[in-house]
Amino acid sequence: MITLEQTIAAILPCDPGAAAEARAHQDRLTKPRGALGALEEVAVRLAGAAAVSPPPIPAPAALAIFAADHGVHAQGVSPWPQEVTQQMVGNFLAGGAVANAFAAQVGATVRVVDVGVAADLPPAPGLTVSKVAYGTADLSRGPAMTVEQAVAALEAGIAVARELVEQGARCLVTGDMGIANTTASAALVSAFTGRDAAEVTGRGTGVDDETLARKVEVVRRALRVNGLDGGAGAVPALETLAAVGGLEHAAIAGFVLGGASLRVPVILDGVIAGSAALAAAALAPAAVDHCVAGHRSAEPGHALALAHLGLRPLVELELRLGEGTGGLLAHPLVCAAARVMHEVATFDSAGVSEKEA
Ligand SMILES: Cc1cc2ncn([C@H]3O[C@H](COP(=O)(O)O)[C@@H](O)[C@H]3O)c2cc1C
Ligand SMILES: O=C(O)c1cccnc1
Repeated sequence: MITLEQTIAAILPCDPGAAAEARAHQDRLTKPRGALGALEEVAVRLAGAAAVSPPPIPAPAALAIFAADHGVHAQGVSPWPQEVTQQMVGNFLAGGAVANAFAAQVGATVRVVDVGVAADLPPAPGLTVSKVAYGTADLSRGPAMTVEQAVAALEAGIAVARELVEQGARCLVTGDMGIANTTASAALVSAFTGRDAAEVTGRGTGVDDETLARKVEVVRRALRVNGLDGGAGAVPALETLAAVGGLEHAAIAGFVLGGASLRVPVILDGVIAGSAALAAAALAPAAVDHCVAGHRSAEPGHALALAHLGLRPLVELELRLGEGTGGLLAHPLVCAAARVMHEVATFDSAGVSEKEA
């Protein structure tokens, strides 16, 4: 097995030469300079990350949905019963969730990974069981995980990334399922960015005002109880992740690191992925060079996480579902950005006149 430490050591930052070559090539293509807007930056980013221009077309894509439960559910932060996590795992495996429909639309495979569901799941094709615990402890009363559990979940995510790439995936898409995980996400965003609980906490599955107020207090208490209210970066990344993250957050962070170590682009989904990516970036800053922000979800903490990471979301549809849905929708855009670099003619090759002044 490849360890967390080995994975981090293998992550290389963007290759500036390949990025510069990609940028210069963009400017020779038969279109006005900058006409493809944010997609031009995606192409340059892919080239830098892959250390080659033009960059490989990042297809096919593989979605991994990391599922886990949360002790903080006991604080009444989600209107949904905890069993929905395991029931939705069944739904993903039966092909009945939104993530399945979107994956089919973009030609992505779907892998479901149990890293911490609070029940034993029957074996099924498409399900990987890497259970670290039957859910986390309540993050508002102490650490959600031990550091050992966080490392085990990170390494489960790394292993899934490596396996999917070995099976032919050339793009990884993050997915999550875990009732109450927007609370853990908000706590991670607050801890890693130093933003106040009220700024980063959102309505998740759609909680009412009273529950939202309770959720903000739970996040604030979680930071205080775990000694994370001393400003961003005061506590090491692994301890921070263990204290207020979920098992799926740790696994997604590992999945990001695993993809980055193999120079395979990772499309991030919503706030769960964004908060997990903050942990990955704190462990290995160069990992961000291999990430694309698929979309911006309606959760307020998501935009703040992406700003902290310096990532621009491709799709903004006010999605607030998770599962990997927003990441999947961005996959054709990321492929289109790369395809332009292979297939579009240059002014020279097509005999098109260039701008006069
Ligand atoms: C039926 C259903 C399907 C979902 N698919 C993703 N989520 C999303 O909602 C949950 C987080 O929201 P909160 O923190 O408010 O509990 C996560 O499971 C996330 O994946 C779902 C939620 C439900 C209810
Ligand atoms: O941002 C997300 O991905 C999200 C938002 C609400 C609920 N579940 C996920």
